[in-house]
Amino acid sequence: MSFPAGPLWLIGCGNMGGAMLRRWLAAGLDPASVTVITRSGTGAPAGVRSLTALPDEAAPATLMLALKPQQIDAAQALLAPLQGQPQMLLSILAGVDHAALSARFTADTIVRAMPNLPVAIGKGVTSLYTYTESEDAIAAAEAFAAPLGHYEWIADEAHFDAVTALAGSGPGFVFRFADALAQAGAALGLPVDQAARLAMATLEGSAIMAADADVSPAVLADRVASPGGSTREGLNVLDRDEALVTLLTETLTASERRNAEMAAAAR
Ligand SMILES: NC(=O)C1=CN([C@@H]2O[C@H](COP(=O)(O)OP(=O)(O)OC[C@H]3O[C@@H](n4cnc5c(N)ncnc54)[C@H](O)[C@@H]3O)[C@@H](O)[C@H]2O)C=CC1
Ligand SMILES: O=C(O)[C@@H]1CCC=N1
Repeated sequence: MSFPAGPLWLIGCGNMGGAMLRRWLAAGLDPASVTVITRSGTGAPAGVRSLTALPDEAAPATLMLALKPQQIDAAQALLAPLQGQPQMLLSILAGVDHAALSARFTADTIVRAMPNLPVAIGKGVTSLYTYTESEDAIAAAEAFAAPLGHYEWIADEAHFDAVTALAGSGPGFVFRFADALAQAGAALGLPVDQAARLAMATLEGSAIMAADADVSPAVLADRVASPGGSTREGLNVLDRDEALVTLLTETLTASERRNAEMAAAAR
């Protein structure tokens, strides 16, 4: 799948926008077709035009908003003098909904995308949402999503904040789990660096195995737990009163709530 023709401008290019852009460049996107506009003028990969103000040029084919939801007013002011409108406005702003984007920006098609940080290695998850039924616009959005890893269209925008909590923020929670597993090993007396190495390698192998398995992670967990053995004793701690499920439900609920707050602030 090739990238849509025409220029791509990014407004903001920090942790997430930068990870996406670097992956696109690695997948063959022509750096000469890309312009990054940031307040600081930093963060753009080599070979990409980097500006601190809007160029005196016609609107690009694709305009991506990659700054923070709290910076949406600044983005709107920056883009006010835009000449014409982009074919696609791609927004990765957490929370900010399609209606708020349409009220502030004009484009042939607006697409919300919620990526996560592993897009940097082509193993990300990108959730997509749009009002459009144009097959060309959908194909254009998918052409940008495909090199990033797994992508899915979300049918109901009401689910987007939950999707953002699960998959957008998810790597943060998984990284925290990896750290906690290592800390727990160190608490049992293992050298700190060894515990960190073993935890990371265990997570990597388990994630790859679970992703490729034809049974659920719950079944795999039971396969690790030999009857009467030590894994079951550990799982009993995680399962008691659904402790882990309760903790993660609270975690996602807090993130989802914050996405809704950021959405409200952007309206
Ligand atoms: N970090 C992550 O894992 C994920 C982030 N997102 C979304 O990505 C967006 C960016 O987040 P991060 O990359 O983490 O933030 P960041 O702070 O790393 O990057 C923000 C970027 O916006 C630029 N910027 C700030 N004010 C500006 C202005 N007035 N005009 C132009 N550029 C400006 C900064 O220079 C920087 O390049 C957010 O909307 C967030 O919701 C979505 C999914 C995952
Ligand atoms: O923390 C945030 O607000 C963004 C949304 C998903 C991941 N990072």
